[in-house]
Amino acid sequence: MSRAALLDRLARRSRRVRVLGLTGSIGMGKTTTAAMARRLGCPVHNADAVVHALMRPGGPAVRPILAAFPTVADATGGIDRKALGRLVFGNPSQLRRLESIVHPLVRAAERAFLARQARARRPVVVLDIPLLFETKGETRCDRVAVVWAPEVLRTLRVLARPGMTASTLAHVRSLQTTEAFKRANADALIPTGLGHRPAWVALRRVLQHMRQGPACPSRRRLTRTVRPHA
Ligand SMILES: CC(C)(COP(=O)(O)OP(=O)(O)OC[C@H]1O[C@@H](n2cnc3c(N)ncnc32)[C@H](O)[C@@H]1O)[C@@H](O)C(=O)NCCC(=O)NCCS
Ligand SMILES: Nc1ncnc2c1ncn2[C@@H]1O[C@H](COP(=O)(O)OP(=O)(O)OP(=O)(O)O)[C@@H](O)[C@H]1O
Repeated sequence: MSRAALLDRLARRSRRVRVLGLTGSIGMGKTTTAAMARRLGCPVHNADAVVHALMRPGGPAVRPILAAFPTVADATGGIDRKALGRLVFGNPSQLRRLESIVHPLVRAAERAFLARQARARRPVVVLDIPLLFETKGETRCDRVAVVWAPEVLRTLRVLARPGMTASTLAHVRSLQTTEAFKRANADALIPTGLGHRPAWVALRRVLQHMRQGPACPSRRRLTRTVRPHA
């Protein structure tokens, strides 16, 4: 285990904040499920929202991104995300370059969030991270919930978005871990293809078990990949 991972785990253990990682591929229902977690009283840290804020005018990522990608300034002094996407999606080395700027800032925001929630003595919080497995973020979580819907439904959802094409979707999918990997490494699956109620029930169940603590009787049923509990 790396030093940073060890520090994360020790910090969580001492503060007793339990962390549910929420992830899933594009269009599977992370945002909708994260909104449910908030309604269930659970603070949510949204990594995507942090990335957006970092790139707004005056945001801490603007200057380093413009130094690396000088053509992606927008008219207001922020970052033109679509232009940046055109440069990095399809160009692995440029994408790595962007990630090396953005991901450390996202991690710093996440640490600040966890520290705030620990001070507020929150029992359970959610980290909504689209690329949780891709960035090995599961090591910072006590449990991981994966949102999932049948492929055909997900494709229909995503292709209904303005500007989205089948080839863009195929490319984004090729950058992300497979559904099989995500599902095999999930502690819980949140179905989003059956309407809101089943997703709500599954999420509430996970959060209830986490609030009950490490000795909760259903832990084995919940957990397919056994992880140490903080
Ligand atoms: C390149 C950017 C500006 C394009 O923004 P845009 O609004 O056009 O697209 P959006 O962010 O909605 O991404 C589209 C899809 O690509 C996926 N995606 C985004 N970044 C990555 C990545 N580094 N690796 C794999 N998939 C990615 C998203 O999860 C989403 O499903 C943006 O995706 C970005 O800043 N990416 C790098 C930061 C990052 O890794 N973010 C992921 C969450 S922390
Ligand atoms: N439980 C659910 N029941 C019915 N529809 C759902 C459910 N969850 C999500 N959806 C629908 O699926 C679509 C995609 O959901 P959402 O935006 O939450 O996905 P996402 O994983 O956050 O997408 P992205 O990866 O692009 O950010 C939306 O139209 C949403 O209304």
